[in-house]
Amino acid sequence: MIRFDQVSKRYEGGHEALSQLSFEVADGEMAFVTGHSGAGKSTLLKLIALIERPSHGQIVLDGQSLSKVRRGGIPRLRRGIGMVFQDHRLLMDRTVFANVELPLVIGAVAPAERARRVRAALEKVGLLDYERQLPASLSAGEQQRVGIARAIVARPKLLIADEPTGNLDPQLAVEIMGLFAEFQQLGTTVLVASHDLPLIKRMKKRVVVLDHGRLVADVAASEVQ
Ligand SMILES: Nc1ncnc2c1ncn2[C@@H]1O[C@H](COP(=O)(O)OP(=O)(O)OP(=O)(O)O)[C@@H](O)[C@H]1O
Repeated sequence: MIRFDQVSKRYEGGHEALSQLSFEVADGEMAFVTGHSGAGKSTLLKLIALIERPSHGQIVLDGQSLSKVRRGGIPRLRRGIGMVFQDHRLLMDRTVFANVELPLVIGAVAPAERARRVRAALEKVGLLDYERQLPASLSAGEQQRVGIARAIVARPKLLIADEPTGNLDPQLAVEIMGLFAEFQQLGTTVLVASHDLPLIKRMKKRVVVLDHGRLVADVAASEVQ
């Protein structure tokens, strides 16, 4: 699903955020990317979503070389990727329903189908009864779950998450990571950037470790202890 081939990224005026990074994530796999602050985790995810472009190397996503995707093709590419952020980025003046519906509106899905899919997504994250509420009336964990429902509502093949549990207490963090594992079981490929090592170890999934932009370890799920 994802292949990085000797990928480097140097921000303008900055040092190298990623250096000659090569790895693959298989279809339907779930993996964590971890490492110290500034190791390059967010940069790696941004390259996948074409929020940033690599300075060198190749990224292939679901058989498509990202270097061939022009600016006009980016929205289409992003529709195939569900993205979850640390600060959920919900629209605070819209209901939970409207927030989750947004990717389907952008994707021009018919209204009746939208409603069906929004409710299915809210049900998966356990928030079916909250659809008429505004995000501000929900707890931090619930808000993050709305963000996850929004990410999966268009049934992306790939789900990427950048520190999705960064603002949550440990119990809620475990629940959120459990949700990601459930989506993997439903066939979605999942890549999560996190610096929460105890939580990562608990999940028993593959772990890719970055250090100053370099891949320094790649631990298979079966080897995580
Ligand atoms: N837009 C940018 N312009 C310049 N430098 C950047 C930019 N974004 C990130 N960097 C630098 O690239 C390096 C990698 O940053 P990145 O955000 O990918 O790391 P991270 O592992 O996600 O860190 P954190 O856990 O703190 O979010 C850092 O040195 C950072 O300062």
